[in-house]
Amino acid sequence: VKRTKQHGRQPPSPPGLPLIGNLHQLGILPHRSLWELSKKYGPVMLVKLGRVPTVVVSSPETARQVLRDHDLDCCSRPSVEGARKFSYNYRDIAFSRYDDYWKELRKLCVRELFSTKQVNLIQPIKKTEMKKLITSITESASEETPINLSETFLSLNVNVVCKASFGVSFQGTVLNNEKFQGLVNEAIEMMGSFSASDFFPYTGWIFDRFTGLHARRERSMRDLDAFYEQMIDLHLQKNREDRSEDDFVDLLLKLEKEEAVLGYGKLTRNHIKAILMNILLGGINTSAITMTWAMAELARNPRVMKKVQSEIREKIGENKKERIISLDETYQLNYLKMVIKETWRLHPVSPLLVPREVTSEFKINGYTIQPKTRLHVNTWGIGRDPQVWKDPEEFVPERFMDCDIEANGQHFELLPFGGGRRICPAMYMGATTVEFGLANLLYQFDWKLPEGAEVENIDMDEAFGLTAHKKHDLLLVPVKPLDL
Ligand code: HEM
Repeated sequence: VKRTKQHGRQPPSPPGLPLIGNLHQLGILPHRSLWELSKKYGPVMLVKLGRVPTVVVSSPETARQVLRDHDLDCCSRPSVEGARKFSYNYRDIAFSRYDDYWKELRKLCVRELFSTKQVNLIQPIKKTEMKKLITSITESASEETPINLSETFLSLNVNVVCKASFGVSFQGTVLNNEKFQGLVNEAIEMMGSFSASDFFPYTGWIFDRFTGLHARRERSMRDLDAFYEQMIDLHLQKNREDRSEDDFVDLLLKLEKEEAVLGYGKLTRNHIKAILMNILLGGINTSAITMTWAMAELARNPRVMKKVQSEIREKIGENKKERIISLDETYQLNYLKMVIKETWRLHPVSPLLVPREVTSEFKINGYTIQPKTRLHVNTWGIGRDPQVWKDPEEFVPERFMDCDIEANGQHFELLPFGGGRRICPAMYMGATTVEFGLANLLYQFDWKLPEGAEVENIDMDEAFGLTAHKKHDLLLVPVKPLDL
């Protein structure tokens, strides 16, 4: 262990190479490589990513020290090239530094968009979209054709988020569904991709141009920007007949017009677009990814699939043609909630959480953490640690039966929404979207594998970006049960 008078005791580090440090050890799925390294170097590990010192914590105890005990010392965000572009220069919530602007903006969004009251207000929209989806799946069921569930969940959430937050119907904008899905996936990959510019501040941009990353980012950003512009134009048009009440975009535009001050300055059009970017990318994909992983695990574990469906059908009762389970009814679905927690344990949407930046020195397990250090919590590793979980690779929702672990940031064994001041502000919105969506689709349909596919062969490959989604689309065949 290195010790210098000035810096105290530094966390253990795997040996690195000159200049690139440990960058070559990250691989294509950094959360997995870092988890392997932490088995050797411990739950507080210092890696050098190019020139950037990065601490990775990988146990519930060290995550508690970061997210609870020293939250205030490390709840800022680093400047990250991918995020800079997509956040209109860090003007959003997710990548903004820890400052008054972030505090005020987050408060505004929680009040106007993420609160329980607001979430309950959008239930009718969710119900309508779910009804449409069930009708379309019923058609596929009668023809026994497989459905691409990854796409289905994404477009369900796109429709809900666009209507609920932006007050517009997604159809009829510059983007069609197919293009949109590609765009969202691309943007998320770009935001998360470890970019050379981040690790080699003066020369990295050369690599990024060479690898094409720069051009991909520019393209993706241009398309999203056009989408926001169009949406804002729609809101600015007078005499719109399709809406009676102001929505969140109207509220932001009103604040812009009034030259409202948030933290350090006036709210501008770029601030608005950055906020919309968070809602769009944060709001749609996260829940869709969780739902896709849950269905993939259920398809792989027929025992659990059967049990969760029995619970839903017994508790909700008879299915009168296309009856939608409401959010109020999902509170009684305890086993479903365990299935979702188990999905988050094995497939956290953001396996390394969003990177934090240390602003004042503190200690974890006696090791000194310096200001400007980048910090990751490896929630993926924590979820698979045999010291925390029995048979960690097995999908067993019952493990949550007699334990009080909740996914609310208070229990450091399970952190799908992160924790501390930066915890996902839309936790309730995200969790209810997942519960509502899965409850209804499992109630209405049985799901079987496409012809020729075997349970043992369902692939569970991950693709890494800022989020870890299922790499290959999930295809399942819906079956309308006879007794429903
Ligand atoms: C199942 C659904 C969701 C999951 C699993 C999830 C997960 C997360 C995670 C892990 C973080 C980072 C926390 C940290 O750094 O400690 C986060 C932050 C964030 N999420 Fe979510 N999220 C979900 C739904 C949503 C939704 C629906 C929205 C918006 C409509 C949203 C907006 C945000 C924003 C704005 C942040 C940044 C917070 C900050 O830095 O202050 N999320 N989310």
